Amino acid sequence: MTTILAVRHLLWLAFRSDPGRLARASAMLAAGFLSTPLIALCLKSLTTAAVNHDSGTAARLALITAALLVFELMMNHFAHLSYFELGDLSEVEFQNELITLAHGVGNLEQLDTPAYADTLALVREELPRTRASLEAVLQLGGLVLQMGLTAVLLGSLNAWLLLLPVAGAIPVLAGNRAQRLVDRAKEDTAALTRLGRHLLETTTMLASVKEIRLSGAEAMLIERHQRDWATTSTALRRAQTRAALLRAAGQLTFAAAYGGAIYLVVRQALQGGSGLGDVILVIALAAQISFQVSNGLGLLTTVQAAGCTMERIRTLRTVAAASPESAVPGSGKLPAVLTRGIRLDHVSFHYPNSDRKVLDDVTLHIPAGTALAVVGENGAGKSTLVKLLCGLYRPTSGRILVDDVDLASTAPTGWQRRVSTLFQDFARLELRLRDNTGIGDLDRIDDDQALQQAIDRAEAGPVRALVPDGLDGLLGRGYGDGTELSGGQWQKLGLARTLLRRGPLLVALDEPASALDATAEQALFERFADLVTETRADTGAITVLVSHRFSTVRMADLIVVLEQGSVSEVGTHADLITSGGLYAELYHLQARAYA
Ligand SMILES: Nc1ncnc2c1ncn2[C@@H]1O[C@H](COP(=O)(O)OP(=O)(O)OP(=O)(O)O)[C@@H](O)[C@H]1O
Repeated sequence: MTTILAVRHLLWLAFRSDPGRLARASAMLAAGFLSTPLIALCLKSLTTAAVNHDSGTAARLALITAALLVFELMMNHFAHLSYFELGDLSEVEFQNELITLAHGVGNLEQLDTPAYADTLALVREELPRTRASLEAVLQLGGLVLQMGLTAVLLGSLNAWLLLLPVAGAIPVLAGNRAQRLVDRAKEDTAALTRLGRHLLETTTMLASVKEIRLSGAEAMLIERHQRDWATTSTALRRAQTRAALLRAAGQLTFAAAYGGAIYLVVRQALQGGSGLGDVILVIALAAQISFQVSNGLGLLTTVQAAGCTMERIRTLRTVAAASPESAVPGSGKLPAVLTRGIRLDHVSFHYPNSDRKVLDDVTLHIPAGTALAVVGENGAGKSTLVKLLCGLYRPTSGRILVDDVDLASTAPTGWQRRVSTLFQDFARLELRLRDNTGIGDLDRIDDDQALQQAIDRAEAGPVRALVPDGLDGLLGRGYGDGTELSGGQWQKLGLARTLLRRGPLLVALDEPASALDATAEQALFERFADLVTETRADTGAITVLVSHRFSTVRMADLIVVLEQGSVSEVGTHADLITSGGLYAELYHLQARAYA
C-alpha cells in the first residue's frame, strides 16, 4: 500500500513539476523497454532463417537486431536526461516540506518529542534518495510493459510458459517482506544512529576537538562510539541477513521455474512441436525474465524505501496537524501597544520528553514597560520561562496573558513576530552578513542603512570591517570560503538581529553577554538600557534579561528569583536586599568576589 502511495505521489510531483518532460521520459523508457523482447523475437527469426540457409533474410534480421539494440540503449540514455531533472525537482519539493514540518507548527514541543525527532532525522537522511526513487518508478513502469510483452510471446509458444512471469512474483513478494524487516530494524536503531552521528560530529569538529584533546577523552569517546555502532550494526546486520535469506529463497524458486520452462520447450522441439528458433526465443526471453525480475526487485526495493520515507512524512504531517498549535486560533487579538503588561497565571510546564516539572505554578504580573531580570541557579528554569514568554512552548497548565489576551487563543506566529530575542544558543547562520542580521526583520534585509545601524548599535562594526565584501560577504567556513568569527563576534551579530526588529512587545535577552569581553559587555548593557527606554516609549514593551551578573541585574525595575521552577522572590533590588533571601545572598557573594 505504501509503495502504491509512493508511486502515485512521485508521479504526481513529477507531473506537477513538468508534465511535458514526464511524458517524454515515459514514452522513451517504454519504447526502450519494449524493444528488448522484440530483440528476442528477431533472434528467433534469424535462427530460423539461418537454419533454412536464407542468408538474405538472416542478414536483414541481423541488421534489425543491431538497430534495436542501439535503439534500446539510446532511448534509455535520453530518457535518463529527462527524468534526472524531474528527480531533482521532486527532491527539492520534499526538502521544502521537511523544512515546513520542522517549522510549520507554532511551537517547538514536537521537536522535543523523541519519536518525532527520530522520524525527522530518518527522513532527512533518506531524502537524497528521492531522485533515484522517481527514476525507479519510471523504470518499473517500463519493466511492467516489457514483462507483459514477454508473457504474450511466451504464451504464444506454450500456455504453461505463462507461469514463468507468475513465478517471477515470488521473489518480488519475498523482496517486499525483506525490505520491511530492514526498515523495522532501522527504526528500532534510529536513536542510537543519531547518537553515533552526534559522537562523530563532537569528536571531529574543531569546537570540541580542543577540549577532547586536552582532557584526553578521545579513547573514551571512540570506545563509546564503537560500542553504539556495534549495537546498531549488529541489529542491522541481523535484519539484512534475514532479508538476504528471504530474497535468496524467492530467487531460487524463480530459478527452478526458469529451468522447467527451458526443459518444456526443448522437449517440445524434440517431439517436433516447435523449431530451433522457438528454443532460442525461450532461452532469450527466459534470460530476459531473469534480468527483469532481479532488476525489478532492485527497483522495487528503491520504491518501497521511498514508500517508507513517504509514510514517515505522512506521520510527521499527521502529528504536526494534530498539534494543538495547528488548531485554528481563537478570537484572541494581540494589542498593537502594551498597556497592562504580561501576566502568568499558575503556569506549570514540563518538556514533552519528561514528566519533571521545569516550571511549577508560576504566577507573576509584569507591568507594561518593565525591565525584568530573571535570576536563579543553573537549571532553575530561567531559559524555559523565556521560551514560554516568547510563545515557543505552551504552558502544560495555566495561562499567559498579554494585556488580558490569552496567548493560547492567538496564532503563535502572530505573537512570535512581536518578540525580539537573543538566546544563549543563538543561531550562527553561515550565510551572508546581510542574512545574519536581516533575519531579525526580514522586511529590512535589503535596507543597508538599517542593517548597518543595527550592526553599529550592537558594537559589531569591526565584524563588518573584517568581512571582505561587507554586508554581502559570506560568514563561516562550513561550506564556502567565508570569514570565520569568534564566539563573541557571532553573539554581537545576534544582538544586531535583536536590535533590527521594529515594534516588539517583548524583548528577551537570555545571557546575552556570555561570550563578550568586558568592554563589549559594558557596551551591551548600555544598549540594553537604551532599548528599554526606546521600546517602552514606543510600544510599552517589556524587556526580559536573564543574567548571572548582579551588577546589571540590579538596574532592572523588577527582579524575579527562580528556584527549582518556582518563583521564590519578586521585587526591586532594594526590596530583595532588604528581605535578605537567596537574591541578597548571591548578590553579596558576587560583590565580595569582585571587591
Ligand atoms: N529541550 C529540553 N528537554 C527536556 N528538558 C529540558 C530541555 N531544555 C531544558 N530542559 C531541562 O529544564 C531544566 C531547566 O532548564 P533551563 O535551561 O530553563 O534552566 P536555566 O535556569 O536557564 O539554566 P542555566 O542558568 O544553566 O542556563 C533543566 O533541568 C533542563 O535539564
